[in-house]
Amino acid sequence: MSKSASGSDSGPGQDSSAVTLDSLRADIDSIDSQIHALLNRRAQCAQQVAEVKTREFEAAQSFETGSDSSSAQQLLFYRPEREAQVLERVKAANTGPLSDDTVAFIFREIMSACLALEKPMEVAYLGPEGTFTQAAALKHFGHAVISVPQTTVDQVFTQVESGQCNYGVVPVENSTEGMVSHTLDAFMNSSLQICGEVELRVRLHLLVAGGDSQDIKRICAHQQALAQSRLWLDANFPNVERVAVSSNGEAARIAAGESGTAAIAGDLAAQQYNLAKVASDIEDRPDNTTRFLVIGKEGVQASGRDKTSIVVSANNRPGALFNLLEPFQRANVMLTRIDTRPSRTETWTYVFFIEFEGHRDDPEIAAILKELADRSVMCKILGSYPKAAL
Ligand SMILES: O=C(O)C(=O)C[C@]1(C(=O)O)C=C[C@@H](O)C=C1
Repeated sequence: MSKSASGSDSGPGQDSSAVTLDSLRADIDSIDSQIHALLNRRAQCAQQVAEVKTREFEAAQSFETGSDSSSAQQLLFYRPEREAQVLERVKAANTGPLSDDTVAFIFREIMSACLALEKPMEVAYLGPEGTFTQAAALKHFGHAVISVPQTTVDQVFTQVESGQCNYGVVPVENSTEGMVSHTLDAFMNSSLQICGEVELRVRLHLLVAGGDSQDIKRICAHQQALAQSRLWLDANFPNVERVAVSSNGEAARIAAGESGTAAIAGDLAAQQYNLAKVASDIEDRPDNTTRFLVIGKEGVQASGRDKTSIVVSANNRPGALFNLLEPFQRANVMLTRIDTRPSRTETWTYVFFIEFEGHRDDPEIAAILKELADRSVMCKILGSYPKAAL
């Protein structure tokens, strides 16, 4: 058997009755030194990557003399397609005992720290602090990002459009409650692109600042959280007043300042406002998941495991929807969602939000998109982006 990292014979994989706590800790110290040195080597590589990107960007700019600067390309440090590939690669290469998800989370944070050395990213999210949208932003970008709360979905869009923030994160769909229609509507009037998606298992808890469950006189939560835990509330607090507020984070903030008021919110809000859990995981459906979209100004290159979202409207004729979907069926492209919204331009006309597997630059997807443009009244590509890797 080979020697352990410290050079002693008492490393991982040895007969545990023969090793001592001291020798194992010596191994861990030695391994930590190696990890530490490698992390800093990786960080130096990322700094060099930033220099190369800047050099290449400046060379391209000087080549395009006379181009309109407002339409010019941005210098992009954040590369979602590369991050998705790194996360997929470490998961595929993982041999344990750490789980695939655990190694992916660790590498998520490593890349987050490396990206912050290249350029600190500011990410707008639907606040206040402690919302699931903030949790989604941190899950996607890691904790080295600067997360900036906004009061509405529209404000998240505006912050990114104006360049105040580099990216934004907005909720788009919940497995229990369906689409977040406001977010879909915001896309209709925006030139922003979808750069990524985040899925978050939403665990809801009943939280209080102090006291016990007997003292609870009212329960505050976002209306979606109230709906997602309705059966549990009916069974456990049937006579307690339920108050819908603007977000779970806001509910937690109120509960932190009022005795007798409880909040329904997640772990991040509980930590942020120092609340105690009266009951954990009170959501009625154990698979309660919310999907969020990452929005930015620039498109994302293909990662090899991508999705595309479009919004399309057809003539109000029999077979119009079939006509739009037929090219997907012919090319055997998997649809992952289809949703209908009123068009808002004419009564009883509709637009369809369609999501499917593949990237707009893939030849077969490009051919479908061209066909859709010919068959529809309007076809807007909201973005091609890597499938959620975490
Ligand atoms: O490969 C790059 O383009 C990098 O900037 C390096 C790196 C990384 O740490 O791996 C960091 C940020 C990018 O979003 C993608 C990857």
